[in-house]
Amino acid sequence: MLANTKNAPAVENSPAQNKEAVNKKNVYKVEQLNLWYGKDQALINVNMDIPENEVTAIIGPSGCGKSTFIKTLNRMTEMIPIVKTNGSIYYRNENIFNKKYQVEYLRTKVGMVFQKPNPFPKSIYENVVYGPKIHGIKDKKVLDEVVEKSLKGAALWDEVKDRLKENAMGLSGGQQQRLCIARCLAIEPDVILMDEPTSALDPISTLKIEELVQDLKKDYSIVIVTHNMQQAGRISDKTAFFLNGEVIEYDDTATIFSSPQDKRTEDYISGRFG
Ligand SMILES: Nc1ncnc2c1ncn2[C@@H]1O[C@H](COP(=O)(O)OP(=O)(O)OP(=O)(O)O)[C@@H](O)[C@H]1O
Repeated sequence: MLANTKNAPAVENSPAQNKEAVNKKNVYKVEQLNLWYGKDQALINVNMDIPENEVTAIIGPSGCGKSTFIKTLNRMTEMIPIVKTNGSIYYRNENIFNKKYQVEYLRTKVGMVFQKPNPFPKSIYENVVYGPKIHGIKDKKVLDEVVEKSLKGAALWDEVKDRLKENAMGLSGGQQQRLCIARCLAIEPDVILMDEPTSALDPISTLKIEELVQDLKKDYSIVIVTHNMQQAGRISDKTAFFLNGEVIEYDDTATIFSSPQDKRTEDYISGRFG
């Protein structure tokens, strides 16, 4: 058992502890996934079921493969020419590595939010309608509704509803990140991947995003990479600890932080390395 170490988050109120023991569906099933950048193997035999309508946190030291892993979930890694993968990733029971699988479809179902807010240098309104417009929606009334719904979903509507035509670059960093979440919600995804979404933000903006993530899991399944173990403890239901490309331990967040099975997990979460 872990003592109260300085880096181990408090998990008394972890959602996993209050959750009813129900058999949740899995949105992803990852089986024996290996990935190489050229000759260097970055993911080694990863097996993981990712539950629906929960927050799954990916933690581990720098370079252990966290970003690489979540980028495989929407096949973003294949955009890098030297990448080779084997194994399977089933999204809603279909192997996304299957030759006939439509990656465009996957990207409409799986949205992604990056570490640094990356709004387009366009108006707030145009940022949100970007995806829907690409998918052929032209009706102004429909687009207006998408904008309101998405910005409300990202807890940004009240702050920007009177300045939708203003350039998004004028928003604060935290607002820009919520705008990127709104842009992601506008395509009505099923899953949201978040790669360290708060690491560039101040504590108050971080708290807002954390609250938002908790709220969003009612409607979406969320996978979040975080360096911040307190954050993983506060907002996730499940946590996977990666080390050198391998999943060392994957369990309910409360278990990972209170009684990890593997000494390496315990050492990491108690701040002994990483
Ligand atoms: N485009 C790339 N080309 C070659 N190697 C890469 C590339 N991207 C990542 N890697 C390597 O793959 C390994 C895993 O990197 P990855 O970015 O997935 O780790 P991470 O856990 O997300 O790290 P961090 O916490 O620092 O963001 C590292 O050794 C990294 O150098």
